[in-house]
Amino acid sequence: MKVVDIKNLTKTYKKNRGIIDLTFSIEEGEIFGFIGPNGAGKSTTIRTLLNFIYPTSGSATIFGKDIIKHSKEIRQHVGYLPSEVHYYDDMKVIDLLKYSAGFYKKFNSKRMKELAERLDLDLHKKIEDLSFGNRKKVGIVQALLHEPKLLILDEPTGGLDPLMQNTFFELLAEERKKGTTIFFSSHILSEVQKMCDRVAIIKEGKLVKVETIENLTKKNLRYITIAFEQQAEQINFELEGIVKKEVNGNEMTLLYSGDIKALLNRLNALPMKDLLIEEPTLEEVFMHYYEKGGVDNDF
Ligand SMILES: Nc1ncnc2c1ncn2[C@@H]1O[C@H](COP(=O)(O)OP(=O)(O)OP(=O)(O)O)[C@@H](O)[C@H]1O
Repeated sequence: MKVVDIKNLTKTYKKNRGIIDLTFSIEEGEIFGFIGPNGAGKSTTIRTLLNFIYPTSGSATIFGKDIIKHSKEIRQHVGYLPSEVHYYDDMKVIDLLKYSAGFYKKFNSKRMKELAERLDLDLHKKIEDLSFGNRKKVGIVQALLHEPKLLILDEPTGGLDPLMQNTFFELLAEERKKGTTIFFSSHILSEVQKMCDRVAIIKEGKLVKVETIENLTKKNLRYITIAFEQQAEQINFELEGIVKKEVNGNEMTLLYSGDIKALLNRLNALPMKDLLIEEPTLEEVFMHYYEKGGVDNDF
């Protein structure tokens, strides 16, 4: 079942493009990454899905229901963590959480306490006395408290120290086990690579590609380092499938999507000293999409 289904969604802000003609869907139980640099349109997409802003054209459903017509109903089952959390500063954490839980049919005091303990969050402090990271934790508890069927997380790890990020990822893994669907927006590739099943790449408001993490990382693309016996720039090395080539001293590095045998055959005839073939990081794959504009590349 498609938990989120977005069709030709466009949102323009007067002169600014926000998002242009986005189409993709998220299956039940998936952790789905949404990745792109600042200003790519991630928050605009999320804010449209949550009916905070209206689309200029196109449509979307969550749990099969129209995001505009049924937004109230949808929100009952969605947990949302905004990229920046703004709260009533004068309130205590516990009162704020109880107050916001009032919007949902479920309130579970035991769960609130457990989550706060896991995240090392003091429920009795005033919001105004909390650091940015601790406010983020309030947002996390708030998003998870009513055990939503869909979690929408906009740049969730900002402000959390590495230890807390781990705890947060553990919490997400537990949610996934329960069958919760998670939509995870980020500009940090490694965390998307670690957590997500599939990822949508967005650039300048447009969808570049939806791909499984597995394919994105592995699909034939290799990171190759060759050490030569002489300056690498003196070596004329062209081959179909070389996506990117850099030389530095005796070393040449390639991003290669062609046939490995063909590469080895060519290298055999060259004054090669050493060879290293590695899987590219998502970062390299991603950069490649971006540099080339992406869509038509064969991987
Ligand atoms: N309220 C607004 N009024 C005008 N333009 C806006 C508004 N909000 C966003 N934009 C524009 O829409 C585009 C997408 O912005 P958006 O905030 O969705 O990107 P993002 O991928 O979430 O980036 P970030 O990580 O920086 O939040 C940008 O060009 C931005 O300038």
